[in-house]
Amino acid sequence: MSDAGLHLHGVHKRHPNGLLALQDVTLDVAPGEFVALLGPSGCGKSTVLRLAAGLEAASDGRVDTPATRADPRAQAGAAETAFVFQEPTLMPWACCFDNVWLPLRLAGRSRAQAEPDVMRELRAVGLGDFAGAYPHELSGGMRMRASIARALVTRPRVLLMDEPFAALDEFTRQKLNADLLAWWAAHRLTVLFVTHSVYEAVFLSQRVLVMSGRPGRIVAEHRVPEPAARDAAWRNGADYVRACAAVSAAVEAAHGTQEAAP
Ligand SMILES: Nc1ncnc2c1ncn2[C@@H]1O[C@H](COP(=O)(O)OP(=O)(O)OP(=O)(O)O)[C@@H](O)[C@H]1O
Repeated sequence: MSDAGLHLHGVHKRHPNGLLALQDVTLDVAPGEFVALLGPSGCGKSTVLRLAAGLEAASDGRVDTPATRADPRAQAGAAETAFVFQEPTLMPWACCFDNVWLPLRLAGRSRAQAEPDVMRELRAVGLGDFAGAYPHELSGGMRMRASIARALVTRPRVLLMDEPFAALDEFTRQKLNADLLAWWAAHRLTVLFVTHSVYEAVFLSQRVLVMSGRPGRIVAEHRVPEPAARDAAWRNGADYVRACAAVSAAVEAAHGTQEAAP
């Protein structure tokens, strides 16, 4: 099986209007690694995800990911790479089941053929009893869960997440953070997670990459000490506090600003 890692080397991205979004970005995410990408609005974080997903091409440099490679599994119809956006982007006219079925339907699987996989994923995100519910009948956190189920239903090896929990309240966000870590551990996914939050980045990831303002560059990297478990005890422990302080200092050095305390 090919490498499920993400590799960008010397990547520049200039938009057709002349705007230089990324300058000389080099990053590697190892297969199964969880990396957070942190930076101010407009620095090019989403652009990095779009390049990794093969949705856009680099102007210069090399992008080597499962989505940009001719991969035997991709050719066989399995989606290697899943993308989760800040907005759940569900079809409002379709129930939860049909929303999660969509990627399998596009791959040619009937409702009956897809049912075991769709229900497995709905149950995994805690929506087993809501298969027939429509998006307007769900809370914001439940809509995000449905969106994550849709991303995971093809059993991708790479998960690209663009501030997926930014619009949620703090309680829902913490619950989904914990669930995401459980899904990551269960599926050994390679995750690149974009966030504005130092605290979320440190809680979730093994490594935090800090980007400069536009044109975006990677200006700092912080390896997070591996806790026994990423739980409430970790969130309140000295290692977590120290790691947040170190990453905040890197952000401040890069941008001259510091995030407010959680
Ligand atoms: N198609 C495009 N044409 C021109 N400029 C673009 C295009 N897409 C993005 N940009 C610009 O490129 C820069 C990087 O955009 P990007 O969306 O990657 O930033 P971001 O760090 O994800 O921002 P945010 O945190 O606000 O979502 C921004 O200045 C944006 O305005």
